[in-house]
Amino acid sequence: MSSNAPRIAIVGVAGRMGRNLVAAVEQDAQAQLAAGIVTPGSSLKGADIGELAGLGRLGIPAADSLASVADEFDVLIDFTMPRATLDNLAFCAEHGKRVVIGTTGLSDDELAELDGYRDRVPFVFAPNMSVGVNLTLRLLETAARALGDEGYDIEVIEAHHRHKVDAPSGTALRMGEVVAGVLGRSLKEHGVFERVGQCGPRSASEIGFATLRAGDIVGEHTVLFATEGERIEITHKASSRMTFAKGAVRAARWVSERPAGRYDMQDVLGLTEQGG
Ligand SMILES: NC(=O)C1=CN([C@@H]2O[C@H](COP(=O)(O)OP(=O)(O)OC[C@H]3O[C@@H](n4cnc5c(N)ncnc54)[C@H](OP(=O)(O)O)[C@@H]3O)[C@@H](O)[C@H]2O)C=CC1
Ligand SMILES: O=C(O)C1=N[C@H](C(=O)O)C[C@H](O)C1
Repeated sequence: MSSNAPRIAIVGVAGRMGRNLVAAVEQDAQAQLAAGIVTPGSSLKGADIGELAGLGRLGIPAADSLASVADEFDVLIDFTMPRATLDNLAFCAEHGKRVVIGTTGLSDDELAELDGYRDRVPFVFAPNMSVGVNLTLRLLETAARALGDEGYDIEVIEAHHRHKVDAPSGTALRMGEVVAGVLGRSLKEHGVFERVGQCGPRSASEIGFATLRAGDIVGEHTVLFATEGERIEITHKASSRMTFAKGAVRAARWVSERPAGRYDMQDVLGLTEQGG
């Protein structure tokens, strides 16, 4: 392991992403697994986080508060729930830590609260940490620029596992925002999140969202550009959560050397400098 490998703590370590994050940090020679945190009061407190992840014993017992491991880590990776994430960000701002946030489903108020930390703590916040989705966001900009004003209807379709609690997915919303941004539209005005009953024909400028929840689907997103005579579908399909986990560890290494600021996965991957 490299001597300057950041020490990483994972909150929500017993969750679907938490277990994959343990594996991803363990696989990365330039990152050091330092701590894992479960929900306060959880019966999993004290369980070995390697065993929780199915990797065998690592000798790191799960803590149930950030305060109890405050001296043990440099970067926190957080894929939990909005309120927990914001509380953890406040803790990290106070204690000079860096943070990678994958949590989705934040309300407008919660997003504003999160943004309030941009001058106080270095953090990466992205609804999807996979390289493929972040490249797809760039492809969507190109497609929207070419097609958006040419009579193509735009719809975003996403599918996830039965346990997912927020909808549409953070990735679907980001895809919609990217397309809307290129076209000078906003999701507040043009996003259509429900069609039921006599809802009338679609308007030319709306951006529709459709959500599927079923079985063990890891995460699938399609943006559809359709007009009379043809349609284009830009699709990303994740088949393993390790793609998100590896991206998050890459983001943790990257943010460990950055000044205070709110960063996106596009910054981590160097996709922002390529211009529009
Ligand atoms: N950005 C990205 O690339 C990706 C983002 N996500 C997002 O990550 C989030 C988590 O997804 P997923 O792993 O599937 O969900 P899970 O429900 O499997 O995991 C969430 C974990 O967070 C724990 N948790 C909740 N509150 C706290 C707290 N206060 N302190 C410590 N732990 C807490 C939960 O514990 P308990 O069960 O005890 O409540 C649970 O173990 C979602 O918002 C999802 O959309 C998911 C995949 C990729
Ligand atoms: O909850 C999930 O599982 C996922 N959530 C993220 C989202 O909401 O976009 C990313 C990924 O698609 C998996």
